[in-house]
Amino acid sequence: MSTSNLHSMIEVRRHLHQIPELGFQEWKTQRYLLDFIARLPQDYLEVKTWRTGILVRVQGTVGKRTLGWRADMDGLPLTEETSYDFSSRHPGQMHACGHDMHMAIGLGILSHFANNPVKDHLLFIFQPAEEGPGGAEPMLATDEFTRWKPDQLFGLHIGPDYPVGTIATRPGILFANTSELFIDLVGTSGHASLPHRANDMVITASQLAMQLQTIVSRNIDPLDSAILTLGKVTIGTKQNIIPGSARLEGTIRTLSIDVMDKIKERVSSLVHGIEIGFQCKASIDWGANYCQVTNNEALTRSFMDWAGSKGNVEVIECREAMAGEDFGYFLKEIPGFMFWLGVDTPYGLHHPQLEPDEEAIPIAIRLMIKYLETQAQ
Ligand SMILES: CC(=O)N[C@@H](CCC[C@H](N)C(=O)O)C(=O)O
Repeated sequence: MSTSNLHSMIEVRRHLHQIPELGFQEWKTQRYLLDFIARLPQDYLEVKTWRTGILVRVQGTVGKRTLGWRADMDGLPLTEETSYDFSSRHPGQMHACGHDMHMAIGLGILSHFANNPVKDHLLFIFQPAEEGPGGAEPMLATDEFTRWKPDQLFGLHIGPDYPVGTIATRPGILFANTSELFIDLVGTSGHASLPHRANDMVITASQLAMQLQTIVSRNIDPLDSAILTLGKVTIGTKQNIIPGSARLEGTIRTLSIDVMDKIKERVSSLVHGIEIGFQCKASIDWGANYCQVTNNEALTRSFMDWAGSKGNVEVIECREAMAGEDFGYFLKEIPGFMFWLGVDTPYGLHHPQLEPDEEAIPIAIRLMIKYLETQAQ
């Protein structure tokens, strides 16, 4: 791929950045990707859509195996605060997790192979709803995916903490198990001056929030990794009304299923205790659950060795991250790996000022073209 073609993928990323859409609503994004794919030489391409996702197969010249590449597509419900002149045109929605970069990189690799097929088939997966409710698991079960199921599968995630020109990964667990957490509390609303006639959910929700924070510190072995974060609490309408309902929303992260089960058991007990102690009704919804991302040991080790010597990038063996990724569902069934792509920005993922260094786009495209060419038999 020529240098100017590689850099044109930065423009593609900028376009995608302006049209972030939430999980399973990525219709404009899908349209843009399909139009881009339609402009490529079609001789070796087969394209299928599934909901807002897309599968593109590049037929191999021999086609004994299929190697896959996955990019996720959705944005986040977040108001952008970057300095970009190509910022989001969708109020309250932003590509703050780098999926715009992931798609541009996927299209760049695909463009090369649409012009230069290799022996193996290649499958490009554009997957919706990674941020929730999760597109990987249902996509895996589709007839379209089953027919083209890859023998090996790879993917990346932008890594704000790593310099451009580096990648970071590890054999084994890379990302955590996750469970969403939604707790609804129902008491009795009332006049601010008559607290004895109401059942105040501000006090109840505050107590519960504090109790939930004792689980990791007091019930989990300090040598295990676990997080329980409450990211949103919704209570009340006005300063002089005692609110009769509250909703707490959060996420649980662990590096083992046993620890996840233990935390859920403790959440259930504490919520039950709150019901009794505060004479309210409470319900728990565990939302979307993602399984951990486990990189195949042998493939990852050999990729790391190869990338360090022939891939023109510096390879860092990193620690596990407590982020979640539904790519884990693919890797449960298909050997492969995911890696962090260094994009060097002070603002982390899900931050409204996230501005990943776009020079990482051509680096990733070049790296993966070379790797897939080396692998394709
Ligand atoms: C890489 C990344 O930031 N992924 C998200 C995935 C969402 C997981 C799920 N919906 C949850 O919040 O539990 C993350 O937040 O880690």
